[in-house]
Amino acid sequence: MSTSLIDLEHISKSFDGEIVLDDLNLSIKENSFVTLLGPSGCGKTTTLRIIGGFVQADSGRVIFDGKDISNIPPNKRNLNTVFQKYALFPHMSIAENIAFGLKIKNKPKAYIDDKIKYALELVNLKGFENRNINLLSGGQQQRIAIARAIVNEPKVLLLDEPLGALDLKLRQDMQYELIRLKNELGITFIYVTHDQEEALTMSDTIVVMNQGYIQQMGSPEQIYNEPENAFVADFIGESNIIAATMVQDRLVEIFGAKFACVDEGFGNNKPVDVVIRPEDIDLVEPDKGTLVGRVTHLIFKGVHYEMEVTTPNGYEWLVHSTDMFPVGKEVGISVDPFDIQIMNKPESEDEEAVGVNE
Ligand SMILES: Nc1ncnc2c1ncn2[C@@H]1O[C@H](COP(=O)(O)OP(=O)(O)OP(=O)(O)O)[C@@H](O)[C@H]1O
Repeated sequence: MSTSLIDLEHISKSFDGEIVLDDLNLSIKENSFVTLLGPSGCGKTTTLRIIGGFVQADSGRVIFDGKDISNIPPNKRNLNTVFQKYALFPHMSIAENIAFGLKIKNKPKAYIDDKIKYALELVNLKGFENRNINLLSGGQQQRIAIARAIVNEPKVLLLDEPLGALDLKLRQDMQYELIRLKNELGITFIYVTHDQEEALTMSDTIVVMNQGYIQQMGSPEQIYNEPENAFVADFIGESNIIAATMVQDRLVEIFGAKFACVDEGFGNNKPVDVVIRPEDIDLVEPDKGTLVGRVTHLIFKGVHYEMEVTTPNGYEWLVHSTDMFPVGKEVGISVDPFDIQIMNKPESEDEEAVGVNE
């Protein structure tokens, strides 16, 4: 059974009077791939640095393996960090770069040589020991940075946007490599990114952050299919996010039309926000739809058509479909009850991080 390996308890941090993290609580299970995801400036890197020991929290505790490590320096924490800028030593060979940490620890030469070989094989750079760092591609340099971290046998690898500097194709290749590495090594990965797709692809658990708060934590499927608020729904993918009224259990009114849904327990005639993904809208004959609209925009996107369907109240629905409906055509909008996600309205205006169409 996986147990909690790292607990952040009531962590707060301000820089120059600006609150960056506010009473953050987070539990990370052993052997998981956890991604901190959120827009620039939301506090992801600060959270990672607090776990790594490079930044001291103003208050709260970091518990690692049941022990309070809040005041323990980074090199004594049994975790290693890989940064976006790989910071390899240009005057050293690849082997020397990887060996660096082990030499400081006075490990015997045979042990170090073995480790280098093992790490290079793991990152698919077998035989690269004596190559010149400066002649490697960006992706290869990042692999060396990862190899350098894993030879220390950390219990946790902290990765701060490690693929941020790579081009798209290489990024995608490296994503699969990292998943494989994590599975082979059996260690915990804590990964920071602002790239939603990357988070959905790689993680067991995604922690969506905004303005120093955790907005939602869950599996990629939960985050995508059951966003808890409009911010998460909007950040994690293109969505129709609409202010609506929960008429009663399993019935929601959107722009005056009643849609069957599967949610219960919101109360009767309660204002809610509704999220409907573009790929979950079925365009049908006007008399078969719950609402009627007109196609006002059409783009071919390769795997699907992207359409904008405008309803009489002026709302522009984003629709993805493999069927094409030409601009000007009147269509019915139909949504399967399981594809309508109901969310509580934010309690304060501060929490309302994205606009919701009324
Ligand atoms: N050492 C520091 N001194 C002053 N302000 C800082 C420091 N480190 C972070 N900040 C500020 O704290 C806020 C959160 O920064 P952080 O790097 O944690 O965000 P992030 O979510 O990782 O964003 P990004 O994706 O842009 O790196 C930002 O406003 C940043 O300017």
